[in-house]
Amino acid sequence: MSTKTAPATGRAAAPPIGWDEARSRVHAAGLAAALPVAARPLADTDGHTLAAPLTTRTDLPAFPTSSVDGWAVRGAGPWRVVGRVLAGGTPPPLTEDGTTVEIATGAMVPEGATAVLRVEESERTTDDRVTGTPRSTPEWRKPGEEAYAGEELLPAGTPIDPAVIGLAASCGLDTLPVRRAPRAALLVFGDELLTAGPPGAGRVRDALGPSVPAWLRRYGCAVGADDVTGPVVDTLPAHVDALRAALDTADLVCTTGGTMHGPVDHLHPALAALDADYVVNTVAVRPGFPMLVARVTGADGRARFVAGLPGNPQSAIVALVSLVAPLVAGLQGRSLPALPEVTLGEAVPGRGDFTHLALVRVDEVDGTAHPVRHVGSAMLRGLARAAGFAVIRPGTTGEPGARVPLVPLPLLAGERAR
Ligand SMILES: Nc1nc2c(c(=O)[nH]1)N[C@H]1C(S)=C(S)[C@@H](COP(=O)(O)OP(=O)(O)OC[C@H]3O[C@@H](n4cnc5c(N)ncnc54)[C@H](O)[C@@H]3O)O[C@H]1N2
Ligand code: MOO
Repeated sequence: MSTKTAPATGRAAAPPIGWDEARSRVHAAGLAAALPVAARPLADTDGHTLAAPLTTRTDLPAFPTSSVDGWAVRGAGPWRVVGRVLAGGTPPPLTEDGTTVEIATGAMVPEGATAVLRVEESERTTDDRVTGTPRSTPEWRKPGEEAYAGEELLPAGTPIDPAVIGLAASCGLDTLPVRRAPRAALLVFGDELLTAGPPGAGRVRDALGPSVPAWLRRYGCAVGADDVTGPVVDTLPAHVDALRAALDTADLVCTTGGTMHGPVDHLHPALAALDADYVVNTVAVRPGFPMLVARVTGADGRARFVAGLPGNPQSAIVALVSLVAPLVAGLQGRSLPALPEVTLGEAVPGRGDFTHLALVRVDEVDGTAHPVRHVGSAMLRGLARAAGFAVIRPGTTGEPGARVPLVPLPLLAGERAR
């Protein structure tokens, strides 16, 4: 896979590259600059990424464990009661046929036991013996039934979620080696932008300053209120200064606007001033084609990235899902996000030689994807109803019934339920 880059010259863009190649290229660049690994306490690992395989320290379960409350018996009954074992205890062996110990759920089954009899299926005789018929299926879990000591349960690169944390704890681990969340910053370009109040008279509200950080967090980035700057004054020195300052602390700086070559579009010249290399510079995708990712090498030799999101708000989100998501996955040591397939429930037009990323909602009942309305690149109304973007390949149109990839928005459960 190519990780070839080109120096930023500040001049007009090179021909766009294909959308799939762009995803692969930024992912490879991210992986090549994957963030350092550190051990973290389990409770502090949600959202990070396993930097080594998850292996269990012991067999699971680690000892023969009763799954019911009852009697651990040896041989045939009736059984004489010789003791009791609760969860947490280590019982002595049952050495004689016809003996039993009372046992609690989760307690270690004594060596020598031949069966566990459920308490509700047992009786006490007048001479204080226990009778009953143990079920034919075992009532305890054998060591190693779930996993054997040293077994690899999850590979490096696995995103850590609450289920992974619980599994790690049950394996006897106290910390996990993780790649930390990438630190992100956002620079908003555009003198025409208002940060409060209604738009009008040539001014529009900055729709990206408040929303892009929230999307970045859903991709696993750490980004706080202080990491958002803008609108940055529309001059080249102001752009260079703002980028330099943000690159001081961030692994990834996203910018919005100024990706074209208009009179006040300073992103390309600013990247040239910072000696950046393009990983991707314009992509054959609609909307959003002027998107870019550039790499800047810090004084410490470590790569930092600038993701240039086009100013049109929907195009900025197309750039996030197309380039930022794979780049962030690479930085975390994760694989390139796989794209699920959906069946188109309606026709979706193609965009000639370009890939078309078409906003769709997904029907909750039959799972089919349907285009939403209000999807101009300057609009966000369609995005707020959509589950993601259907991918219509270059030179094709999306026919009803066709299976196509879906680039999902990083939504949480229930966010598009009605
Ligand atoms: N001569 C050409 N002009 C344009 C072309 C082209 O091919 N030739 N492509 C258009 C396309 S497509 C896009 S996308 C935009 C990309 O432009 P920039 O990234 O340079 O963005 P701006 O010019 O700064 O802004 C474009 C548009 O978006 C509005 N905007 C910007 N930031 C925000 C924000 N944070 N919140 C809300 N709206 C924002 C801005 O006011 C403009 O209306 O270039 C086209 N031009
Ligand atoms: O392609 Mo631009 O990115 O539509 O608005």
